[in-house]
Amino acid sequence: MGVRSSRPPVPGGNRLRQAAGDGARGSGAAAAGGSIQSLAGEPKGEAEGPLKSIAPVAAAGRRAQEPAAAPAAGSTQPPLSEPVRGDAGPSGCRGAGGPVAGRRREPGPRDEAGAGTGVVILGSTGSIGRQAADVIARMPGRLRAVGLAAGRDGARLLEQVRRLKPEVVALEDPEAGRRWKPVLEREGVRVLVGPGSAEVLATWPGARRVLSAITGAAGLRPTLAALEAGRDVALANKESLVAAGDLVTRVAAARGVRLLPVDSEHSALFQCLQGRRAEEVERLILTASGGPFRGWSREALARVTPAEAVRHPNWSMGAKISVDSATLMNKGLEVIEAHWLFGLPAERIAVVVHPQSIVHGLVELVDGATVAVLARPDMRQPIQYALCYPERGPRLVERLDLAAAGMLTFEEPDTGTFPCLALAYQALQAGGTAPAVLNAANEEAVAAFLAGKLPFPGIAETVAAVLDRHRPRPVTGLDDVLEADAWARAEARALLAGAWEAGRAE
Ligand SMILES: NC(=O)C1=CN([C@@H]2O[C@H](COP(=O)(O)OP(=O)(O)OC[C@H]3O[C@@H](n4cnc5c(N)ncnc54)[C@H](OP(=O)(O)O)[C@@H]3O)[C@@H](O)[C@H]2O)C=CC1
Ligand SMILES: CC(=O)[C@@H](O)[C@H](O)COP(=O)(O)O
Ligand SMILES: [Mn+2]
Repeated sequence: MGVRSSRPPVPGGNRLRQAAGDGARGSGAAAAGGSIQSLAGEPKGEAEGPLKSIAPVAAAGRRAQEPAAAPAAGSTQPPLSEPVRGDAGPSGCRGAGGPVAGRRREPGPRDEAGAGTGVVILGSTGSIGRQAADVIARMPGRLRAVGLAAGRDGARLLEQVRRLKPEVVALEDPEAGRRWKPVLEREGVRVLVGPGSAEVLATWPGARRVLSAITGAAGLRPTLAALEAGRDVALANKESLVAAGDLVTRVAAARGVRLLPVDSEHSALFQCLQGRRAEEVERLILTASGGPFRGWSREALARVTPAEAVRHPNWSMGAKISVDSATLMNKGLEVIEAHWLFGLPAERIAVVVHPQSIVHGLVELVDGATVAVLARPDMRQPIQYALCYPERGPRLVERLDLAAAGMLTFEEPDTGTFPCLALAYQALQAGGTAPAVLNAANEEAVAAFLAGKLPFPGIAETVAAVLDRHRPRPVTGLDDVLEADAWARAEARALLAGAWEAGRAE
C-alpha cells in the first residue's frame, strides 16, 4: 500500500537536529512522574515479531489484542441504555453500548446538596478545557468547578479562577508556577505547582467527575490517578486510551467507575448506542472531516506549513490534534479509542470522510438500519453530555439547521496520500505495545513539524519507520507502556537527527 517506509523522514532543514532533542514540554507518558505503580494483569496483545505490513483492515484476521469483553454476535448482553457495570453487566467493563463503567449504582452525577456535581478539569486552559469551563459556568447548581489544572498558562488560569471560583488549581510547569502562585493565591485559591500536580488534582476529594483534557500521553498518569481514586472520567485525552487502553479500561472496571467519551465521534456513538443491546450492533462508523488538505496531492503536501496545518476547516482545536486531523492520524487514534471504549474489533470500526462535520458518528445495526448523531460542530455538547451523564443539560449550542447546512457528503478516506490512518489500524491489529509506540512516535514527529523542523509528509514517514523497528510486547502494566513510549520517542528523535544529517550532506 505504499505506506510503510524504512526511509528516514524527509530532511527539514538545518534545524532538524534540535527536533531530536527538544520534544514538547512534558511530552511522554512518563513526563509528569508520580506515584502510580505498574498495575499488573494478564498479558494481552501479544504479537509476533516486528510489524510486517500495512494490511487493509478488511483483510485482517482476528487480532491478538481483541478484547476479552468484545460482545459476540448473538450474545445475551443487557440493555445498553445504562453503562455496563460490574454488578449489573456481563463484564463490568466495556460493551458495545456503555462507556467503561463499574460497580457503582447511582442515578446520576448531581450532588445531593444541590451545589452541583464537583468537577476537576485537567487541561483547563486548552481548547477543551476552556469550553468545559464555559459549560460549567453556564450550568450553576448542576456543575461546579472544584479544581483546574493547567500546564503553564497562568494568565488564562487566573481568568478561570475569577470566573469559576475553584478550591484548588495546579500549574505543572515549575517556572510558570513560581511566577503565578502568589498572584493566584491572592484570589483565595489553593495553588499546587510542579510536575505531578495535575495528578494530585485528579484525586482531589471534592470532585466526583474528572475531565481529562491534557494533550498527549502526558495525560495518561492523571487519567489513571483519577480512575484509581474512584472518579468518573470524562475523557477527551484519547492518547491515554491509545497508549494504554487495556490498562485504563481495566482500572476503570476494577474501581467501578465510568469512562465517558468526550471526543465528538465517540460521544455520538455513545449516544447512538443508548438503549441498544450489543447483539444489535454490526459496525461503528467514525466520520472524518478529511482535514485542511483533503484532495491535495503528495507533492503539494510536501510544502505545507504548520500555520496551514493547524487551520482546521470546521473545528478550533489545540495545535497537536489539529495536525493529527490534517494527517488523518487523529482518525487512526480515534479508531483505537473506539475499540477500547466500545469493545469492538478493528474490523467492525470503519471511517468515512464527511467534510461538513455535521454527522459525528454512526452505528450500523444488524438489520441494515443505521443510526447517527448530527449536530453543529461544537464541542460543548459532547463535553456537557459527559459531565451530566446520564442526564442531559439545557441546550448551550446553536440549533442545527439542516436546510442551511445544505449538502452532507461522504467519501472514502485517501489512505494512499494520508498513510497515518492505515498505520493506526496496523498498530491496533499488532496489539501490545504497538499503539503506544505509534502514539509516541507521532507526538515527537508532530512536535518537530510544528517547530518547523520536519516537513509534513515526514510525520507519517517517522511513525512508519519507528513502527517498522518495533517488536511489540504484551502490556502487563504501566511500566510496559512507559518503556514503549520512551523507546519510540528515542527512535523518532534518532531518525529526525539522522534525517538532518542526510539533509546536510545533500
Ligand atoms: N480540542 C478539541 O476540540 C478536541 C480535543 N480532543 C483531545 O483533548 C485533548 C486536549 O486537546 P486540546 O484542548 O485541543 O489541546 P490544547 O493544546 O488546546 O490544550 C492542552 C491543555 O493541556 C495542558 N497541558 C499540556 N501539557 C501538559 C502537561 N504536561 N501537564 C499538565 N497540563 C498540560 C495545557 O496547559 P497550558 O496551555 O496551560 O500550557 C492545556 O491546558 C487532546 O488529547 C485532544 O486529542 C478530543 C476531541 C476534540
Ligand atoms: C472535535 C473532534 O472530535 C476532533 O477529534 C475532530 O474529529 C477533528 O476532526 P477530524 O475529523 O478532521 O479529525
Ligand atoms: Mn474527534
